[in-house]
Amino acid sequence: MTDGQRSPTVDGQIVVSGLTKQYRNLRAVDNLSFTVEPGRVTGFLGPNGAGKTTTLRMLLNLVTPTAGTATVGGHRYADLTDPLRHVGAVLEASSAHKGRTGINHLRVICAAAGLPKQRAAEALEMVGLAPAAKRRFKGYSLGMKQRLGIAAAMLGDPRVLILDEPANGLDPEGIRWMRGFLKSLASQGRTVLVSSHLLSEMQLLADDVVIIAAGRLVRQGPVDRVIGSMAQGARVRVRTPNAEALTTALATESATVEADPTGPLLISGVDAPTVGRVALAAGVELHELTTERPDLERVFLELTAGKAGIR
Ligand SMILES: Nc1ncnc2c1ncn2[C@@H]1O[C@H](COP(=O)(O)OP(=O)(O)OP(=O)(O)O)[C@@H](O)[C@H]1O
Repeated sequence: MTDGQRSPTVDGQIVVSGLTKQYRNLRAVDNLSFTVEPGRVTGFLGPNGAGKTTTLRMLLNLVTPTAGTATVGGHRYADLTDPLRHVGAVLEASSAHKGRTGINHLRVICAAAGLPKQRAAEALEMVGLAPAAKRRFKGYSLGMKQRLGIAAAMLGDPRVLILDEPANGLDPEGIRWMRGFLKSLASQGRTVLVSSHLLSEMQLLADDVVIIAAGRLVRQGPVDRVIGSMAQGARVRVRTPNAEALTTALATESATVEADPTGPLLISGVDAPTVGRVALAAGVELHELTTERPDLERVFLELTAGKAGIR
């Protein structure tokens, strides 16, 4: 852009700006702004009811925003002339005519969207469903239906892929496959935006995260930076039959001791060697002494605490 008025648009970049959706009594999405970059997997996270699906549906022009905009490569989805060639979406486990085979399901979509028929077989191959191409949809497992949904999204060879809870119903092997598949799409320069509740999986999969709660942005950025931004760093996890004596002994080290309801003590402000030394000096028996680094799950729970998703 040379007019100096509009910011430049990056091909495949998703820009959500001031996006708002008001239902009768509920602001499902509230002045939400974030960007999603090409060449990266971005995890879209939030508690139940945070507004993730509503946001994705507004991006795909399935829900009309009350205010704000959502664009892909600078264009609203509704303005894309050939949307399937730009944006692939998997919003829920694929539904298809029960008696139709996987390959025929995809051929029907190709025909409707003006895409070459051979894309159906290519997309099935891409998601590892080629052996089940001629089986009827009603015999597909949930994992196979998820893969078929992804195959459908890939028919137009889109630059941008948007997935809502794609790992739902997948077994561990399926989840691992999905991780490799989405990472390889991002490494080809595509934009991958994926919502999920599986935080440990997101830590393995995502380069960036966008965390929302009660319709609002809580944090966005590279996963490492979001985790590193937490005030509280590593904690020491201790199991001991003498919790009281250890807590008293640690008070002189200005450590903070919390009792985890599941049993161990969680100690912050000191490192594990210090806890070991203090315990030894106080004659306290230890059954476990571990350094616990912050992970995405802990950061997510701290950032969204008190912002209950169910509204
Ligand atoms: N059509 C609708 N009419 C009224 N309220 C709605 C409608 N669609 C969604 N909501 C409400 O908007 C809020 C956000 O829902 P949304 O499905 O976007 O959340 P989510 O983050 O995807 O949740 P989950 O993780 O549980 O799928 C919820 O409280 C939901 O009940």
